[in-house]
Amino acid sequence: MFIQLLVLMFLIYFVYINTNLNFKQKRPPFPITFPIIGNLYTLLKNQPHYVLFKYYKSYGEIFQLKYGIINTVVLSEYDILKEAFIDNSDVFIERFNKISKKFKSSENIVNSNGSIWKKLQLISIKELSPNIKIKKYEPMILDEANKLIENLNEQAKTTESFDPTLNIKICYLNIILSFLFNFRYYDYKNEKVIKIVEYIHTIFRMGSHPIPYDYIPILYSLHKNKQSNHQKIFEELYQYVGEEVQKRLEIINKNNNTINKNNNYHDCFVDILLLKFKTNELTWNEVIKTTTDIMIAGSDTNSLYTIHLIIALTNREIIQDKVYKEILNFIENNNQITFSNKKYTPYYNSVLKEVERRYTVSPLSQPHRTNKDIWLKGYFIPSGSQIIQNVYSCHLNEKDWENPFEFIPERFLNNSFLEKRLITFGIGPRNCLGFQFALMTLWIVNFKLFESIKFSSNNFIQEEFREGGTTLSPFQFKLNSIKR
Ligand code: HEM
Repeated sequence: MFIQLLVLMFLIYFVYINTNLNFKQKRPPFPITFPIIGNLYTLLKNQPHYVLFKYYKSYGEIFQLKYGIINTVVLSEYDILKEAFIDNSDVFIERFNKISKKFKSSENIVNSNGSIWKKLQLISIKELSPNIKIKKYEPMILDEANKLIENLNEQAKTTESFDPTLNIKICYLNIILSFLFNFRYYDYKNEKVIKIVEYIHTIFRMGSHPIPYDYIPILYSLHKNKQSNHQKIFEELYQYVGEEVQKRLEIINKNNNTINKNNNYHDCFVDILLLKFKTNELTWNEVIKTTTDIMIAGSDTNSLYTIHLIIALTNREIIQDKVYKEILNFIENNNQITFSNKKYTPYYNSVLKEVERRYTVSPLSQPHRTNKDIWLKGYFIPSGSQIIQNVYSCHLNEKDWENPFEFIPERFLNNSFLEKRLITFGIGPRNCLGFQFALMTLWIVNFKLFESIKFSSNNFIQEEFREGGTTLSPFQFKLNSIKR
């Protein structure tokens, strides 16, 4: 009798969650949903961005899912994303955190909300945003690009075809380390730097694949005593960053007399955080976790962008040659390699934009959550819903892009309307803090790369199927390179 009652209750609940009975609160369209697990059964079958692309094709720009018990709304086209994240940014600005991420959510920039996030964001944005401030890093970036080219040429000497991934990842990690601590690893074979690259790679791989206990509290309570691999890696990185921050603190203390009254003196980003720590504006944990966030967020993303660019142009020799000719022309006209001269490389710029679109490095961005009930396009979204920016579908839908799966850089030539529809770095006031730094770095490093090396391969390198996660990472591949 008890079991029959349970089955009946289950059936009633199943029907209830799969019908849209409350017309006053019309829900966005949704697929069949099961009690407790919600739609996790389909999300676990394939990489989430593919699953959400399929749902987008069936349900359109807005649909609703349940990640376990978490109400989730997926937005998949530019106009609706703009309506949410720009026109109603105060409701959509907060970060959604899975249960297992709570261990770091109150002291770091990526996961915090409210006044802590505002404080960390304001400090960071002042250093990462204005072009005039980040311009001073250009000589270091150029130097690191040359170092990468040296290492790739070395690699090419030892074997006929090779995978450039590790060298590229070290190059971009070095650029971020230089920004953060004013130091780099000149030896690309250094074990410590290789270990950090591996840790960061793992963090991004574990990123967006839904794990049931993250969305079903009862499963988490069974699991919570086990420290997750994710958490262990973060602890290692906090320790590494902590040691480097400590070294900077000693330098600052030694140079105390050179810090002027306005606390303006600094050599690198961490110095600024430490000066705020000394005046009690930041806690030690906020310093360490924010530094770690920027190290993680700013290195793997940039590397993957370059790796996708290299693969795309290795597969398309004609486009690679066209980019090279434009670069040669730029050099012959005695232009200085500085981001402010990008107006002289329109074709190369459009290739970079097409890489952003076609190979979307971060396919589902980072989830947000609503902090109030809201109506969007006639649908009701309750407060506390997880909101997913479906960047992958936004960049590959047929409404905005002709032949979206083709690589056509020309679509961006003199087309600022289309450029605005790229949301590679998220959208709205909580978008990527480092996007200007990223665009400058990518323009310089890739300029030097294609000026100095010609990439080729006997086979078409696989482009579409990539290792999933918060970022998409090409599987191991090999190419040939010739010094120009
Ligand atoms: C190709 C390179 C990059 C891509 C594709 C990328 C993408 C993103 C995306 C999609 C977000 C989430 C935005 C949102 O929640 O709406 C984000 C956040 C963030 N990114 Fe980037 N990013 C890149 C490079 C960088 C760099 C170079 C830095 C630092 C120097 C950086 C620092 C951050 C930080 C700190 C956040 C968290 C912002 C917050 O929660 O307030 N990123 N990035």
